[in-house]
Amino acid sequence: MLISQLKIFGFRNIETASITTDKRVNVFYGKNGSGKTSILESLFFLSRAKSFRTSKKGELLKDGCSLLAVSADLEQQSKTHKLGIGLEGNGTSKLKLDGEVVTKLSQASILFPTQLITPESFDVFWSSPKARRSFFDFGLFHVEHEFQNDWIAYNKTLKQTNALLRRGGVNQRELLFWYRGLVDLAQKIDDFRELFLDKHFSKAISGLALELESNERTDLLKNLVIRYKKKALEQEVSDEMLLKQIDKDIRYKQVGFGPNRADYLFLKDGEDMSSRLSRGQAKMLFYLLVVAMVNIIKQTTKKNILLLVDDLPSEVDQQTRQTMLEMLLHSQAQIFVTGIENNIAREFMNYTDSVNVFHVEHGTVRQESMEQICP
Ligand SMILES: Nc1ncnc2c1ncn2[C@@H]1O[C@H](COP(=O)(O)OP(=O)(O)OP(=O)(O)O)[C@@H](O)[C@H]1O
Repeated sequence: MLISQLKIFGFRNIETASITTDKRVNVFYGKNGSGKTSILESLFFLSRAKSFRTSKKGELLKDGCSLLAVSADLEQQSKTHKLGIGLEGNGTSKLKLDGEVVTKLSQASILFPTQLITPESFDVFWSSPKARRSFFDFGLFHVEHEFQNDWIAYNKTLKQTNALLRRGGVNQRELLFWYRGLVDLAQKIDDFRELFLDKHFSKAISGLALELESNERTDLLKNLVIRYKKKALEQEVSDEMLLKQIDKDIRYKQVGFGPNRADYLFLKDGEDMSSRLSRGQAKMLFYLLVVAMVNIIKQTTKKNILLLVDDLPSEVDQQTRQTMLEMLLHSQAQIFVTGIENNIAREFMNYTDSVNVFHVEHGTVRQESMEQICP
């Protein structure tokens, strides 16, 4: 689905905004602190019912407001759907689709998958494995429907098992029951993740490497192998082995294996390339991985993806920035991008006329015409 209208009320420093969006590129420019990221954050909140900046939803409410609302018109095959999310001061969120309350907040993300690139995203190669797992799980969530159910079940079982281990004094037989379920679900998650790399991601990056004009930036993809490094027990696990693991986990008061401890390695010619990447190369490589991910989701689900790009990197060389822009457009996603200056709009206009430009000032969003941008 494509967003054609966006309305924001009481979100961060935005009192009210109502904008008509373009199906390809939407540029929000303005000074630091003007409210650009808040616009992307409001879209992310509509899609995922959470923020990418805070776990405290209350911080999203504009100072002095007890309610916020974000709504959008979503276009799909000449039909318009209205999706909206509200948040009250007591922390309750309510999602509505065409006027009907949707009980599962994750439903919005299924309607319009949202991929995010922020200045922090590039740390994915060096930060904790959690960031790498989240990146790939996002694809799995959209591509393999069963994954979500197994993921929820696994986390529920893990939480209960960890609670038992922390409480202590639990009978080993009782723990054995929980561990059997846990091992089973952990294996399913690991299988899904390995399959996703094998069936989708590896193909997408080698396909992208062939499609793109070869240069030192896009060559980052050449011979790149992404490996899933699981932290699993053996395939055929006996009760005896489980009891040994339980013994160990009782001492550490937590489950010591499973997909929440797994990692992904980025290998080039058999070597881990993360430690060799410059900041600029990491940014470029991340853009390439995002495009591969967007392509996979689009091809397998036929859905349009919303790409939120906070602060298109300025501290990269001209060639790299140009390749990044081309990458974003190559993804065929609907793009929402922020920057300080309006030259970013002109850069996109070199490639497409399908660009809407908005000036953001003290929380006020105003659309600008082509003539204002390119007099
Ligand atoms: N709950 C809130 N109520 C009112 N204002 C807020 C709230 N939370 C944050 N702000 C303010 O909103 C403003 C906009 O922040 P935002 O991060 O969206 O700006 P930005 O344009 O992306 O800035 P930068 O270019 O520096 O990243 C900031 O001045 C911030 O202090």
